[in-house]
Amino acid sequence: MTLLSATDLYRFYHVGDDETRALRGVSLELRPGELTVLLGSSGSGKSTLLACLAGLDDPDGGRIEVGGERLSRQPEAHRARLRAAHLGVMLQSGNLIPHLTVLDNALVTGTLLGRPDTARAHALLGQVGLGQRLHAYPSQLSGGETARAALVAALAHGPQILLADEPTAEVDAATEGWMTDVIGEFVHTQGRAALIATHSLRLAGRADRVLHLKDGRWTDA
Ligand SMILES: Nc1ncnc2c1ncn2[C@@H]1O[C@H](COP(=O)(O)OP(=O)(O)OP(=O)(O)O)[C@@H](O)[C@H]1O
Repeated sequence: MTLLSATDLYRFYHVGDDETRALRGVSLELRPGELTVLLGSSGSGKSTLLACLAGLDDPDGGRIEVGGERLSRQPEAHRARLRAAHLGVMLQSGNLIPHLTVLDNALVTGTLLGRPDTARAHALLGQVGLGQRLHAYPSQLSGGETARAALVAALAHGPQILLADEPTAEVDAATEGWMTDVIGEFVHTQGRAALIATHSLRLAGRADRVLHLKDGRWTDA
């Protein structure tokens, strides 16, 4: 069973006369119960790939399907609907809405879907050590707390797939441990899928598969 498939993705950026080929024919499938770690040096295309798979960017070529429906080459509203229904997304920044509390951020996507799961949000926030910070605003959080709140906001509506870009960058070992446990449980206990760009050895230690990007293409290592 495939939860997400990407076939032959291309993404080019143009700045003046310069063209950057950020993705050059990338294909991949994400399956239940599989934690996939995405590695690649700076500029190899990891963030571009994750943004395309999340429907936040649109590839110039290729096709993406999520939950059996085409995500690529769709109007933004359609992509947003598919994203809310199937995906949890954690980018390098901008994951939390500043004027909402930690708890309300965790309830945003569920509310949009018409099924906010307060019990699940509370449980996840407790699991990452934010049980006492439910009513704090993002500006009042430390970097590690922000990362944990963003992970919960990505997962609280119960998506099938987590897409995360360096979720544990710049967090301490305790936070890395909490986040790794939540992600591991999401994938391996609940049978969901995750694609995570990370340099964390702890997270990589839980990976079922490691994929390497180089200059916008898969490479062996
Ligand atoms: N909006 C943009 N406009 C022009 N070029 C871009 C844009 N976004 C990314 N690029 C270029 O596309 C290539 C891939 O960038 P991307 O951010 O996907 O890499 P990355 O592997 O995520 O890097 P990092 O690990 O540093 O975050 C790089 O050469 C980058 O400079």
